[in-house]
Amino acid sequence: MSSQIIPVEPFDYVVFGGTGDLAERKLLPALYHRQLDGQLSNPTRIIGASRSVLSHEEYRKFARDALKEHLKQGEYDEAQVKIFTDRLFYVPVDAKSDNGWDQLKQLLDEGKDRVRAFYLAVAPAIFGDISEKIRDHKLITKMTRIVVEKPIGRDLASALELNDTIGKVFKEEQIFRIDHYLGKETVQNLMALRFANTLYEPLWNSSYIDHVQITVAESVGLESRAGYYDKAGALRDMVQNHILQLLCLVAMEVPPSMNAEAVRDEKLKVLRALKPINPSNVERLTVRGQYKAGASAGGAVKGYLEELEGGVSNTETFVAIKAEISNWRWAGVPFYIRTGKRMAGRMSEIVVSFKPIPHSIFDEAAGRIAANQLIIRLQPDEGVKQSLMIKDPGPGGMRLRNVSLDMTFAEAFNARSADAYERLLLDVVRNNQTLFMRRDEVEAAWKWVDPILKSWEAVGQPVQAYTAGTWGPSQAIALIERDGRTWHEVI
Ligand SMILES: NC(=O)C1=CN([C@@H]2O[C@H](COP(=O)(O)OP(=O)(O)OC[C@H]3O[C@@H](n4cnc5c(N)ncnc54)[C@H](OP(=O)(O)O)[C@@H]3O)[C@@H](O)[C@H]2O)C=CC1
Ligand SMILES: O=C1O[C@H](COP(=O)(O)O)[C@@H](O)[C@H](O)[C@H]1O
Repeated sequence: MSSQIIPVEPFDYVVFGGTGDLAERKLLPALYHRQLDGQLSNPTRIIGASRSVLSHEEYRKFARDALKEHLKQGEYDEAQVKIFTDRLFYVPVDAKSDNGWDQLKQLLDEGKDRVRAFYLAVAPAIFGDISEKIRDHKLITKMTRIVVEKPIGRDLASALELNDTIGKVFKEEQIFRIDHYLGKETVQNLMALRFANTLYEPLWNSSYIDHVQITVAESVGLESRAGYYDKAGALRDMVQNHILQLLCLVAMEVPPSMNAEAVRDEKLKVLRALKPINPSNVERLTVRGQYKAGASAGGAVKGYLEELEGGVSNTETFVAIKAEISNWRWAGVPFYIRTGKRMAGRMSEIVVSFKPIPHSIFDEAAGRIAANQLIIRLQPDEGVKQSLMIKDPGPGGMRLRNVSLDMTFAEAFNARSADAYERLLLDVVRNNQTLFMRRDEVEAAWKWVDPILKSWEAVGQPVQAYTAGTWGPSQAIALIERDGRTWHEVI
């Protein structure tokens, strides 16, 4: 066990939707990893809960299969898996009826003094039903928390309604709205870079920064989520939450501390300062795209409409936006954001491009002086790169070269990078809300996104076709090139 890994106090995690895809692929493997690192103390329990009728033993088998399938080679250890599955229990419950709730209460009553977390890994349509059942069956103790998955609404009105529904049962300090991007190692590192170094903060403003790019490119297509995705689209699925959270961490003022309220207050100010996009500027500031058949690393891939099996759809699988923040620090600094499915590769990064030097003392033979860039790579190969101009070594005179100070975490620390859920699941137990979204943040994000959706409708903005396996439609390239800049595109 590494010296920084401190065990958390014993807890009971009830995973509603314990048999679902999220539990299988993410939550169970994440909790297993926390056990491997020695962070789970006895008598911690994980309780799966959903309608399927399973015994504890059958659920343990479900978990073993999930771990076999989703852990990386060498991570599945029979002895550890046995300890882990001994912590697992299962209760069949139905959010829509009283079936199973008394049994759940009986089981939970064995651990009345432990931290109790309810994870809603179910469709948002039943968040309200489950919250009410939890209250009506008296499952709330002093140490109870609830974890809510995205999507939190599909527009401002539905987000307000959902927040009200959960808020009728739980206090804001008990509600953990998860955005798994905030649990990613490099995202947290962004705060370390900005606030634990003297170097960047004095330059972190419109006097020295030319523009910022945020790219979250995925190589996957719809997978098995057509029903959800076709109603959502890239703006709701990725921008309203993950990308705006990244933008907030880049743009926020220095909070007085890492305290959850202090950090979230600063993020909220950024969201409120985003310049509105409306029908008069939406076509200039945004691009919608939809992939057509093309190729990926694995070979030929279908287009979006073919994946929908012949459906007709105007849903965007790609979006690019030129966003601006109306405050002193960022006036005139564009934040170019883009995200899409079936792009040229899986690559997420934030590029902070500094302004060029104001005057060069070197003659033409020295070559072009590139502006400095700070590249924060979220995935794959998490790390940070700072580009700098140096002199080309050797006696050939003053020739300049653009090089990178490159810190790839896997190489620098020789350590496995923890999945975002590992950190966030235990932050709930530790009662630390810093990396979770507060109600007003979610609503402020919708207040900016909603008018974009409405403007698209008002002007009838079409989706531009792009070939699967590329960087998106040509209009997205034009969006940034019109301003004399280019997307950073290194995989
Ligand atoms: N999968 C992912 O990667 C991600 C998912 N999410 C969000 O997480 C949530 C769950 O997603 P996902 O796991 O993919 O969904 P799945 O459809 O795979 O799982 C849904 C789960 O809910 C249970 N369930 C459905 N109806 C009821 C009910 N009436 N009472 C009790 N349990 C019920 C199902 O079990 P049963 O049928 O046995 O009742 C199942 O365990 C969604 O809100 C999704 O948007 C967010 C980010 C990523
Ligand atoms: O929330 C979501 O995120 C995933 C991308 O997450 P990552 O950690 O793999 O980058 C995305 O595929 C999905 O559509 C979206 O709902």
